[in-house]
Amino acid sequence: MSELALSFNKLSVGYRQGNTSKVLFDSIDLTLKAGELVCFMGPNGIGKSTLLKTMAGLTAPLSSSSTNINSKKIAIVLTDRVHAMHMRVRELIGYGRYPYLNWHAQLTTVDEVVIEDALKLLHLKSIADKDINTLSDGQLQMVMIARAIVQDTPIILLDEPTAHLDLNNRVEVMNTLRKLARQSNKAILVSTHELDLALQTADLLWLADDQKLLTGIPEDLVLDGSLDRIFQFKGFDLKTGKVFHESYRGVKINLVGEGHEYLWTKNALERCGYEVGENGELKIEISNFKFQISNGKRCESIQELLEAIDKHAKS
Ligand SMILES: Nc1ncnc2c1ncn2[C@@H]1O[C@H](COP(=O)(O)OP(=O)(O)OP(=O)(O)O)[C@@H](O)[C@H]1O
Repeated sequence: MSELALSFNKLSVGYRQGNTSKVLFDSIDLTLKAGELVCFMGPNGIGKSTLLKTMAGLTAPLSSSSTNINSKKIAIVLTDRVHAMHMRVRELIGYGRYPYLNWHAQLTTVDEVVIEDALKLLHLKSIADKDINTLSDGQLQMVMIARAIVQDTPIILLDEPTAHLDLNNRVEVMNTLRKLARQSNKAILVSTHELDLALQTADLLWLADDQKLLTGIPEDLVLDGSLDRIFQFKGFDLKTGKVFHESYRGVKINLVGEGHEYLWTKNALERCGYEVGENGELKIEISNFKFQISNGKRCESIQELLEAIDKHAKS
């Protein structure tokens, strides 16, 4: 059983506006456990950032009956862009060591090693001496994550850390956070809109659901319909993880093959409006990336295959 890193009881989150309150989460109980990566999902404007800030002690809760919060144990990475004059990447990351500095406020060898490790972990060594004002949004995002890592707190909260990153870096960041949670026994909470990444990396999902919080492991929340209900997916089939395609061509294709070739050919056919299934009027046999159509035509690529079927469908 993982140890509890953070807990709140009957926590209400939102903003006070004069005599009234805008309630985003109403009397929720929540816990974060050491060693777990939790992805926090919910539609825009539901209150994810506000809950993260409340957990970190940056925003006051509307009310809370109990908590074991200690903001010194929490590192938080927000989405706001940092502006600072003439600061290098290594220096900005070094600020994460601030709580550990000696009374001269100088970095020790231990601090330097921790900073070096974070630079390596997030592949930032090549830009370590760059001015942070010259970084791309994605690079800065990675630097801010590194700064949170060097704080070496048992809890890390990150607000949309993959927002500006390319596909490789998105996967890299989520995998790194997952490893960090496991290997360093940290509790890591990530708010994200990236369903595919969350489904594949999170130990637990938190779903914002009408001022409440629904939690569960990703697979259960897919199969019990919670994700569909909350996000009201249009044009996306969560159970297969694919975009819905309308088979508008009125042609059914019997596709025979296996492995990646089969999957990507099926993808192309469905994307282009063909139905793929048994008893199709046209048969396509795939072998070694060659495509034999039952009308006698042989194709060398999927593009060529699509053109040939298009011609057939129109004839
Ligand atoms: N300082 C504030 N005072 C009053 N209302 C605010 C304040 N900051 C944010 N809000 C409102 O609170 C709601 C929740 O905002 P929040 O940024 O927490 O949502 P979110 O789920 O993180 O959204 P997104 O996914 O778009 O980032 C929004 O309606 C927002 O306009």
